[in-house]
Amino acid sequence: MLVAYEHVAADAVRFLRGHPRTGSVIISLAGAGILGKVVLYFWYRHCTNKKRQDRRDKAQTRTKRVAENVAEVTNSDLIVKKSIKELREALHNGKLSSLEVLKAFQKEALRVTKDINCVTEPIEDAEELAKHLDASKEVKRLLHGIPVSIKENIAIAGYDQTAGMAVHIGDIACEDAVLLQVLKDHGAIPFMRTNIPQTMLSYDCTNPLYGTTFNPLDWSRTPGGSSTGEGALIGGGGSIMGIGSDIGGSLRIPADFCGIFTLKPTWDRISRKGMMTHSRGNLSVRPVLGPMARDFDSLLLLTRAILSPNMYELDPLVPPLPFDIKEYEKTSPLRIGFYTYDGTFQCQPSNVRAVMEAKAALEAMGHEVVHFDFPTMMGEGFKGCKYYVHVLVPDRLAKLRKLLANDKVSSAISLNLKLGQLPVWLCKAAEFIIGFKDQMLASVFGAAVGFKSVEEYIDKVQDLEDFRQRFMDAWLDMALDAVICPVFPSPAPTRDLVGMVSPAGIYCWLFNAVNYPAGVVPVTQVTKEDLDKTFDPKHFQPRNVYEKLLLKSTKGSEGHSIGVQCVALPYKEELCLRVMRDLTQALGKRS
Ligand SMILES: CCCCCCCC/C=C\CCCCCCCC(=O)NCC(=O)O
Repeated sequence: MLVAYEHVAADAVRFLRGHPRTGSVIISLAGAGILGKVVLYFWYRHCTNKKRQDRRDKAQTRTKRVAENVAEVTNSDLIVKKSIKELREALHNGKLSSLEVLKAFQKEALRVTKDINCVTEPIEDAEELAKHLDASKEVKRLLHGIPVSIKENIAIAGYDQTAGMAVHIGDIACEDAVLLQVLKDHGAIPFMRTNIPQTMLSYDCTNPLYGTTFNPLDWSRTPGGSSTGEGALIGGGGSIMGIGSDIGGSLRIPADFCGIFTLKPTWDRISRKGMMTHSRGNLSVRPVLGPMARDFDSLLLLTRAILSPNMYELDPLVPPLPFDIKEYEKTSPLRIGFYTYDGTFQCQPSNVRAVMEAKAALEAMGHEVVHFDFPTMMGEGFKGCKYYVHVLVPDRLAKLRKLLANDKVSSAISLNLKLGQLPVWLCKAAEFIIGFKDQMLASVFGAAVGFKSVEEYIDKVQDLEDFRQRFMDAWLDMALDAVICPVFPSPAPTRDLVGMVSPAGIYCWLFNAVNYPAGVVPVTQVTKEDLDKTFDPKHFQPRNVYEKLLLKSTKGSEGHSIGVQCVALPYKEELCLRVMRDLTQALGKRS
């Protein structure tokens, strides 16, 4: 092979010597080509920077306008501190107008975002909507006059959805997402757009367009992702409720890390029309939109409004299953499974305690809570990671790399993008060799290999289908109504480490992989005793690189919020909410 190249090179040199003028033309063309590429590179960079700056300027103009408009508001803290029940009463009996409530929340949201950068921009027609509601004589609806914040990837007519990527700047939506139309039909006022990590495949939130979002409870810790701005704005008190999305924990992890409530629904229970995602063509694991809220009552109200018949009229692909209030209101005792270990990551003492406290609280409410020993997942924890991530990124993130070709790439996703560029043989070798010492890390390499044929891809999706069936069988064998379990194995990691520990999202991935509704209830806070145990090798010993990194980042997490997941069978969102209601009530956390 090398000999052949040597011949070609020698022939080329001989040719150039014999034809000096042709030679100089070829060399000039090659030089011009290289120069052209360099010029183009800098030109693209300049254009992309300008595009970003123009977009930021537009967002700032919108923010400035609203800030000026609410500068005179003086009673905002009185309004934003009202419970959802009090707020609705005041709006219904006319003690507060929709415009007053909107202005109070605009002011509060702008105050919160000044510190933690969770809002990308205000939504301009919010005031018009509020004035229209105040002037109308119509019967007050479920969300009459309630401001709702919206994740940046959800279509709003006249706005672009970028996921922090320059390539999408200026892709203006012509109409609102169906979910937004449903909320507006209920009298809600979408008022702020919230920040997301670049590409949305990350549990930290930073992008070159709108910058970094911080956790309102502790600025050094990640607020979670990818519905980061929602979690941070609601957790920081700047919004009562909002809409996010989830394909691998993006509703649940920010809810857990910011101390709020959420419900990830079954795939098609809520319309996805108008949701921007790079996983749209992937039918094996699908993203969903879902509600997030500062307390249980607000979450319930928002979910009831979403699951209403006008959603099926606007999007007939959604099965016509309106909110079943009778199912939700039932009080009969349930049989609930629990676990604190899924065979992959060990949970730290604070996260184990959260589940055990939730168990005790549910038992106090009369439910039977039994250990859910799901042999399929226990034996297959690491494969579970492969099933999920492997089919989530069948193209080894090639599409995203293309879309980011002329963009600045945020640190939180660059590691995964690079992983997808390693030669397949190297990933397979790494999986094999590292597997002797650290199965979790090995499984990440195993999931990053893509597929060499369509048959292989179909086989993997089939494996996932089989896994779903085994999981369902284990659940049904134990005659469970619901399950409670950890959201994450540790408190929110610090921002410097979160990009390296994304496989710890596996406690959430499971319910994307099997497609069960899963909610989050904040249960407790990290105590000094938890930390003493966590750093005492007699109680807790990290077993792999991820557990070591998580342990490192747990230092100083005292007081941080820890939630649990409440899970029900597919399409049983009402039952899931019932468990969340009883848990919240038992913990005394109802608004
Ligand atoms: C090609 C190589 C990639 C392999 C990377 C394997 C290890 C990294 C682990 C996890 C990556 C997946 C994280 C999933 C984040 C999902 C966040 C989410 O739910 N987003 C919502 C949305 O997209 O709407």
